[in-house]
Amino acid sequence: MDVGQGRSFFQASSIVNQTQRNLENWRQQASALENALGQAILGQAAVIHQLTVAVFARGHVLLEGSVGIGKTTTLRALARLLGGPYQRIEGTVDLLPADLVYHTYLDSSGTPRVEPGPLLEHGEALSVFFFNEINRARPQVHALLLRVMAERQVRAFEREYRFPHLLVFADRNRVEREETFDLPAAARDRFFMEINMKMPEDEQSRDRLAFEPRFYDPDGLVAALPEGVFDYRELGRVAASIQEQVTVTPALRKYVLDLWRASEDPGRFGITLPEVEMENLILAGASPRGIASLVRAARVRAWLAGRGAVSPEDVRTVFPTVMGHRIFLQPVYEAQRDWWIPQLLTAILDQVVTPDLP
Ligand SMILES: Nc1ncnc2c1ncn2[C@@H]1O[C@H](COP(=O)(O)OP(=O)(O)OP(=O)(O)O)[C@@H](O)[C@H]1O
Repeated sequence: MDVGQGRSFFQASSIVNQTQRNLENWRQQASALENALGQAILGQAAVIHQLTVAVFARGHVLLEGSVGIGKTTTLRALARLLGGPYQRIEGTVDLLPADLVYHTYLDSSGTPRVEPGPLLEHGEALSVFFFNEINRARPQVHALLLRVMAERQVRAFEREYRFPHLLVFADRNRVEREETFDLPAAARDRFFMEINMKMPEDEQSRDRLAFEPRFYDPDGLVAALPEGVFDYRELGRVAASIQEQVTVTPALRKYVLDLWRASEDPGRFGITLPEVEMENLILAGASPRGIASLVRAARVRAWLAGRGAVSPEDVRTVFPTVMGHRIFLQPVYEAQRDWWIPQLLTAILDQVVTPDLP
């Protein structure tokens, strides 16, 4: 036996073991983060789980929900649990791209001053950036945000600023339509997930939200959470490890590829919707980025559950939040996408044959 080769084998396998130990330690910290978030934000277990998946896939999120439902508090709590800086900006019709980067003012002696804006204020440490009511801002502002999301950097003051830990969350106001600029399809595809925050349903959460003073004071609620339960500076490393280590069986690969085809041509899988000519429904199915996001999310979900391989349930659970904003309908249907898309997603999951667990 070649002794040199034997040594390198043992070295390689000890590296694998170390990676797996790291992944298990990280998983325990991720569970602690998810649990702590659930203690502060009531009645939103499914939303919190999806958010946790997005965080550990390092995906940016479109967060939808009506006013006062706890979006800001959830994101501030998340930033605290990650131990990184948080910033929020409001979308308005007169917001300019430069407003994200710097602001100018006259100081007490009347001298003009330039200060870093919300994107730059915390430098490279920026961790959670919440863009509230993104569809109130103009397309030029969307364009800057999308570039920052994709490249995690911005050029300002004649140098590049990098944001290696950045997670962007954007809220779309769906209630008011006046003076809004809808995100174009290409922009929506840049978001890893679209998560819809609904009213808490269970009576106990509603009772606590109405009567417990702790929930009237978001500052106190967030400050009471432990800081840095999961170190935000580790997210890049853990996200890459999860994608490398969590496996996908051949049957599951075929399932994902079938789901992809079904998003483009549902009729091929015998999918029908009442009173819809299926061949005239879809304008564009999932993109390669979309389907890769589905697999990334499914791997993270498997990891969070302590499994080394993706199950069909992982894929099915993340399918609506990863795919819902990425399938584009013909104009006649697109106007009512909130009605058609959930039905289409359910029909795809019902009709495409799900593989058995190995
Ligand atoms: N599910 C929840 N769990 C805990 N607190 C909640 C929840 N929903 C709302 N709250 C409380 O309601 C208040 C408003 O929440 P928050 O400001 O986060 O809402 P929002 O969705 O960001 O509102 P807006 O869209 O108007 O900015 C806070 O005091 C927050 O603690």
